[in-house]
Amino acid sequence: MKIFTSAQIHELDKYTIEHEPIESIDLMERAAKAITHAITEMWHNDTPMVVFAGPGNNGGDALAVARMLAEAGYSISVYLFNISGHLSEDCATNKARLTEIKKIKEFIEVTQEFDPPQLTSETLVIDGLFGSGINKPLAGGFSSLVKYINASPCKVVSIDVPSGLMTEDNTYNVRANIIRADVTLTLQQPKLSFLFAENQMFTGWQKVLDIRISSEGIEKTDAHYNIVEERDVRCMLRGRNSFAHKGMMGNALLIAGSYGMGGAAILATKACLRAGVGKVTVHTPKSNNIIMQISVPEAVILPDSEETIFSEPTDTEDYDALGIGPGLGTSETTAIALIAQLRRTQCPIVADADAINILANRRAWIQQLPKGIILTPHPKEFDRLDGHSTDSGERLAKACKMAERIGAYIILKGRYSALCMPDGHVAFNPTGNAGMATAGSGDVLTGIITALLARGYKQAEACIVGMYLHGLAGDIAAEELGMESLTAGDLITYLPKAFKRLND
Ligand SMILES: NC(=O)C1=CN([C@@H]2O[C@H](COP(=O)(O)OP(=O)(O)OC[C@H]3O[C@@H](n4cnc5c(N)ncnc54)[C@H](O)[C@@H]3O)[C@@H](O)[C@H]2O)[C@H](O)CC1
Ligand SMILES: [K+]
Repeated sequence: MKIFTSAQIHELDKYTIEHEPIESIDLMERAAKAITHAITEMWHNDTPMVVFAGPGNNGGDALAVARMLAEAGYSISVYLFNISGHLSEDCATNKARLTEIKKIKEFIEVTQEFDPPQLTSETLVIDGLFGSGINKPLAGGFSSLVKYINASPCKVVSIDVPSGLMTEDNTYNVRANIIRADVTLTLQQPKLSFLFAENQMFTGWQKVLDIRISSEGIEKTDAHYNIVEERDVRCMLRGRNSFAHKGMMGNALLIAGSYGMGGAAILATKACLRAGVGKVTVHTPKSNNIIMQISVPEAVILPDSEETIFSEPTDTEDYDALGIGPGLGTSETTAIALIAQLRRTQCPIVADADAINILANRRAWIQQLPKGIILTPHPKEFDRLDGHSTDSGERLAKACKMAERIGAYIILKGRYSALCMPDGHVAFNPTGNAGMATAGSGDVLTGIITALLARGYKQAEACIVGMYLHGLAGDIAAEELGMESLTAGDLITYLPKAFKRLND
């Protein structure tokens, strides 16, 4: 699913109005119907409702919703904020339509002084102050109103966007002046900022309402941001030839584990095997040899000459992909071996965990990374790599720049892991759940992506399919086991079911 910017959404509105064709006011009516329907499904008509409408089209939506709810028998009080004395055309039309009906409990147009209504725990506030047209943080009277609503015990449903939240970049926003909604009913597509962890407290539960924006317009418009859909992944999946032998299914090399971190190597190796690779070899310190042989008998072990750390690069000529980093440690010797390994490796690489931490300590090496390398940092690892970011939006922008600059594929791991590609595009992964916030989850992802690379998936495909499968395995595991007790090992156990669900 494409995620458009506010400017693109505005253009797509115009395209729809011109080509469907449909009048702008009727498109608003269509949106309002969808919003009203969603509200009536969630709240019974004995719920007192207070609608706060702004001067733009978000306010226009709110006024139309107020009319529809009043007609459906709800008790509705409406406050329209018209401080500057100017309403958008469709907002003004909806004001006129609303004031024509008698069923509204009260309608107050605020032009100067505002006496706020009492908001009890029974009240539902419908927030239609500002939507995708906001261009600066809320201030003055609007910020007081937002604080008043946030401090009250009422429930809040936001139309399209919690008022005050920017649809893309909130780095310089004032967080105290953003509505904290319980539910956000957003039009056509989630907004970029909804995918960032720190904004969940503003959006609450999110529901996307289809308002039938021109599909032709959507197709024609290039989006930098996409949410991966199951059908995309199904198209990318490669089957297994009935004459396949292990030599055809990819030969993967994992360099992982240091003394005391053998578990990371085991998890990555098992995940690699479960992701369908033909053969996997694990280069690991001597101390892990027996542990590995016993835990993963299917793998070939290539012991390092050192007892406890990775100290010497391996020839990669025979391998189709390299996964490096899980539990590797960050000693000086390992760091030198890592960079030597990365320089001499010809096959596709995924570098994770300590491989990233080593690069973070030696940032000059980042420029020398082989083109096409996949890096899979979680937010803290990325901050170590590229400096502290104030929020997820800033971090994403930096990751995109780095991906373009060094020609890498960077997966910023999180609820919606974001794959930043060298061409500037970003793919967000929708699968996964909070149960996966557990040690070893990342090692499993590295193993899966390494397997897919070895099997011949191109970098972007390996990342997209890998992220999706990893999250789906977590979702199926959570369906059966619940989230609380989920471990990284469960992700490996449920990987076959994830594959099966996608292949069925
Ligand atoms: N395709 C769709 O998604 C549709 C969305 N609809 C709704 O339209 C709004 C966007 O409407 P727009 O008029 O462009 O913007 P807003 O209502 O969000 O606000 C614009 C209004 O506010 C002023 N303004 C901006 N920032 C501030 C600020 N910090 N303080 C005070 N005032 C501010 C600005 O100057 C304008 O006057 C979208 O969210 C949906 O709700 C359509 O109804 C259907 C299609
Ligand atoms: K809003």
